[in-house]
Amino acid sequence: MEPQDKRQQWLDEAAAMRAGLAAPGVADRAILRSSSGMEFLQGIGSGALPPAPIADLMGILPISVEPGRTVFQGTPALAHYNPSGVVHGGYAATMLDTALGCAIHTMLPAGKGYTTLELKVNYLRAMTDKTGPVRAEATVVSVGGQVGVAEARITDANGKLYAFATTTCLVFDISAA
Ligand SMILES: CC(C)(COP(=O)(O)OP(=O)(O)OC[C@H]1O[C@@H](n2cnc3c(N)ncnc32)[C@H](O)[C@@H]1OP(=O)(O)O)[C@@H](O)C(=O)NCCC(=O)NCCSC(=O)Cc1ccccc1
Repeated sequence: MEPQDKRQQWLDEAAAMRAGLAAPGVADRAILRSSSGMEFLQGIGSGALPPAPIADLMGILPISVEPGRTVFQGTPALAHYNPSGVVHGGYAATMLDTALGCAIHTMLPAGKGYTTLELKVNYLRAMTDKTGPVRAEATVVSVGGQVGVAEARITDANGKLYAFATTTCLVFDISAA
């Protein structure tokens, strides 16, 4: 497939996903607690549960969620720039933290939650408003009873690598209150 065709395919897939999402919000804690990670994330993808407000703010969409692997997409824009004239490092960090955390969530049963303890990002190439759509693809390395580790890459439709990251997440029981 030609690079411009793949870029259009990515944009079309994101538009189709966006059309099926609910309004941004935060699901009830009881739903979070009673759902496995896969059930919860599939609920967001199907429009049954709200996508996170931060994803809406940054223009980041879930593209694919499967056990141990997630893909999120965004299109860097002028709104994401730092004063130096390229996309702020927080944009990639947010995409990576999202994809990595959700990848770990896919491996968790109902009643278990997670939170990021550590995020290491290597910024390998600057993003601009000419970059076009980029995807953060995360895969789980290990999830135990207390700790989850995952790695992720951000690439564009040409396969160009922009950032590489690893995370360590804490896994814990979600309390009822
Ligand atoms: C340039 C370098 C740091 C080093 O690259 P190298 O190890 O030498 O590797 P390589 O030679 O393979 O080149 C790779 C690509 O880089 C390009 N390139 C090379 N030299 C230059 C140059 N002098 N200037 C411009 N571009 C240069 C080169 O053409 C190639 O691109 P291409 O293949 O043609 O498409 C690269 O890793 C990078 O840009 N990382 C992203 C950093 C980033 O975006 N951080 C986040 C934003 S910071 C933030 O927000 C914090 C903040 C907050 C608030 C306020 C202010 C700030």
